[in-house]
Amino acid sequence: MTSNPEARAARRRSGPPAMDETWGNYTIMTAQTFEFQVEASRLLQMMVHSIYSNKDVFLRELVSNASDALDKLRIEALRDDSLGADVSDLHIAIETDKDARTLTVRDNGIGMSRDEVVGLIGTIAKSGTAEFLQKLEEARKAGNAADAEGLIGQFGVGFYSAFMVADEVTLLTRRAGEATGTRWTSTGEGTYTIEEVGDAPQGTAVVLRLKPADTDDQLFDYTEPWKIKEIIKRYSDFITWPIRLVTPAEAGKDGEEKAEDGDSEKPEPETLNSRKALWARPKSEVSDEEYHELYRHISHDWTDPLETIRINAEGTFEYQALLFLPARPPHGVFSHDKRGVQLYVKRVLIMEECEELVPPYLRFVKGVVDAQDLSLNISREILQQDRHIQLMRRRLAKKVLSTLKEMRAQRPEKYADFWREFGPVVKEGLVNDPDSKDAILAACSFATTHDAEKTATLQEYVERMREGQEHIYYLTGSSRSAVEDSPHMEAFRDKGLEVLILTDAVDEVWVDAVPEFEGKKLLSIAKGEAELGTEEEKEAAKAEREQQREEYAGLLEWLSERLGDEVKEVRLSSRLTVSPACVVSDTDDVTPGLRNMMRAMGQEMPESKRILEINPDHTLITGLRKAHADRPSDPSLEGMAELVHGMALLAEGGLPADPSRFTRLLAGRLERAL
Ligand SMILES: Nc1ncnc2c1ncn2[C@@H]1O[C@H](COP(=O)(O)OP(=O)(O)OP(=O)(O)O)[C@@H](O)[C@H]1O
Repeated sequence: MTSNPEARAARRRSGPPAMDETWGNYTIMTAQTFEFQVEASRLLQMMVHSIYSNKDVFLRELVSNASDALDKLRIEALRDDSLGADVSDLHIAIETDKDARTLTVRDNGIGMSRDEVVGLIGTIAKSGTAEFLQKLEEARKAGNAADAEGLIGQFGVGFYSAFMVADEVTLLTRRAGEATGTRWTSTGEGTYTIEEVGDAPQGTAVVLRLKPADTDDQLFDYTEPWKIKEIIKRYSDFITWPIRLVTPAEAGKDGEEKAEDGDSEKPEPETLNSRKALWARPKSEVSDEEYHELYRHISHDWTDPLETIRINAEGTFEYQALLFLPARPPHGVFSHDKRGVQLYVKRVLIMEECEELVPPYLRFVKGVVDAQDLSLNISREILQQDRHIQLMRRRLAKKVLSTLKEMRAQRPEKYADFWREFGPVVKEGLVNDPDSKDAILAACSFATTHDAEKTATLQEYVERMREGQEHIYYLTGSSRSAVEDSPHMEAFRDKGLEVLILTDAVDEVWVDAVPEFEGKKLLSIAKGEAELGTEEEKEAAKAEREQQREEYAGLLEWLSERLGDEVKEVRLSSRLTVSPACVVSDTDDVTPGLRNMMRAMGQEMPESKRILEINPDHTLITGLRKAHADRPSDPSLEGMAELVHGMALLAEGGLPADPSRFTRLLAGRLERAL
C-alpha cells in the first residue's frame, strides 16, 4: 500500500511526520496525526451528523467487515502455510462495557498493516466519490432520507458508520504475519491519529466510545446486551463465524481473583448467531428478510434483490447455490468492485469472487455456491478446467435463464425492471455462448412496433405473424423514435407488419449470430429487397416494378453515374410510401451501426457501398424523372443526385459524406424556389 497516492497525499497534508515508516527497524511509538482526505472528511461529517435514520446498522457494518477479515485469513492460511496464523478459533467478539460506555467489535481475522489502515480507513480511493457526495447532498436537501440511505448502501461507507453512534473510534489492528500493530483513533472531526503498537493481538478491534443514548433519535444504548442480540439476530444471523457477546463479567474484568478462582466460574460467552447457512436450510424456513441480509453482505448493495434463486443439486457432485438477481447494475455509476458469486466448500468460503461459476453474460448475478466435493485449496487454474465446475456453471446459467423466463410470465413488472438494466448484458450470450442460444432467446424480449409499452419474445412475435409472412423483421438504430421514423419502416407500417426495434449496441452483433428462430429467418428491413404481402400482391408489385423500371431507366442510369463513387446501385424501392429515397445494405453487408460500434472499439471494418432506393410514387422523384427526360443536360439538375442521396442518409440518422457541400447545394436549390 506504500504506493497508494491517497495515502501519500494524506501524509503530506499533515506536514512533516515525526518519523517515516521506512525507518523499519525502530518501533515508532510516536503518534502521528493525519488529515482525512477531503472526500472522506465530507462523508464522515455526514455520518457524524447522521443521515441514516436507522443507526443500528453500524453494527452490521462492523460485523460484516470482521466476517470478511476472517474469511480472508482463512483463505490466505489455506494458500500460505508459512503465514503462521492461529486459525483454530476464528470468531467475532462483541464486548460491551456499560461503565466505560464502550462497545468493541473484535475479530482475530487478517488484520491490516499500517499502510492498509491509512489507505483503507483514512481515504476513499473509490471512483465516483465526488458524484456520490453530490447526489447524497441533493437527497439530503430534498429531505429524502430513504434515497440517502440507498445511496450510502450503494457506495458502502461501512466503517465510517461507526461515527453515527460514537464520538470517538479507535481501531487496533495487526496483520497476520506482521510483528507490530497499528492503532488508529479519530473523533471524526477532520483528523486521525496513527501510532505503532508493539503488542497488539492479531486481527482487528474497533472500540467505540458511545454517544449518550437518545432513543428519540433512534440512538439506542448499545451497551445493552438485549439490544446487541436483537441487532445481530436481525442482520447478522447467517454470518458463518461465531459472534460472541462478552460482557465485563465474562471478560474477567473484575480482576485477577476471578481467574485465580478458576475458569469454571467465568460464564461462557454466548454465541448470538445461529450460523446456519441459508442455503442449507429448508426453503420454507428462510424469510425474504434473511435472504436480503445475505444479499447485502455479499453484494454491499442496499437495494433488495429482484429475485432469489435456489438450486440444490444431488448426486455424484453435490452442491447448493443461492443466487440473487440485483435490481440494478452493481453499484451503478459508483462501480468500485466486482463482487459476484462466492465459492464455499462444505460451508467454508474459499473464493470471494469466483468468475468461473457464471458465464460472462450473467456477470451481474450475485450469491453463493457451496460444493461438497471440491478441495479446500483448489486453485483458479484448476477451477477453470474442472469438469464439475463447468457442469455447475452450465446448470446455474440454465437456471438463471429459466427463472428469467418464468419471471416474465409470472412477474412481468419485475422482469421489465430487470430487462431494462441487464437485457443488453444477457444478449451478449447470444454471441458468446451459442450452445445456450435457445435458452437465452427464451429469456430475451424485444421492443416492437406492435406495442409501445410492452416487449415481445420471439415466440410471441412468431405467434402474431401475418398470414403469408415468412420472416421475423427487425431494424436496428440509436433510439426507438429513430427506428420508428426511419423510411425503411414505411411499407411495413402500411402493411401492418410487426418489426422488432433493436436499439442496444449489442443488437447489431447478435442478429448475425441468430440467423433464424423456429425456421423463420431474422431479416433486417434495412437490408436487401423488401418483398411484402401475399403471393398475388408480390406478383402484382413485380409487374408494376417492371413497367416502372422501363419508365425510370434513364433516371436510374443518370443517378448511378453521378453517385457511382458512393453507392453500388440505384434502384426503385418497394419499401417506401412517404419518403422520396432511402439507402439500404446488401443482405450480407455490414450495417453502418455495426461499423460505428466496431470503430468505437478500435476496430475498422471495410467500407461497403450501399444501395440507393428511390420511391417512384413520390412527387419529387416523378418530377425529377420528367425534368431529366425533358432537359437531360440542364445544369440546374446537377447536384440533384447528391441531394437525393444526402436526404436518404439523413433520414436514417446518418450524414452525407460532405455535409457542408450538401448544405451549399440545398441552399442553392432553396434560393431558386423562392
Ligand atoms: N475488521 C477488519 N479487518 C480487516 N480489514 C478491515 C476491517 N474492517 C475494515 N477493513 C478494511 O477496510 C476497508 C474499508 O472498510 P469499509 O467498511 O469502509 O468498506 P468496505 O467493507 O470495503 O466496503 P463497504 O463500504 O461496501 O462495506 C475494507 O475493505 C477492509 O479492507
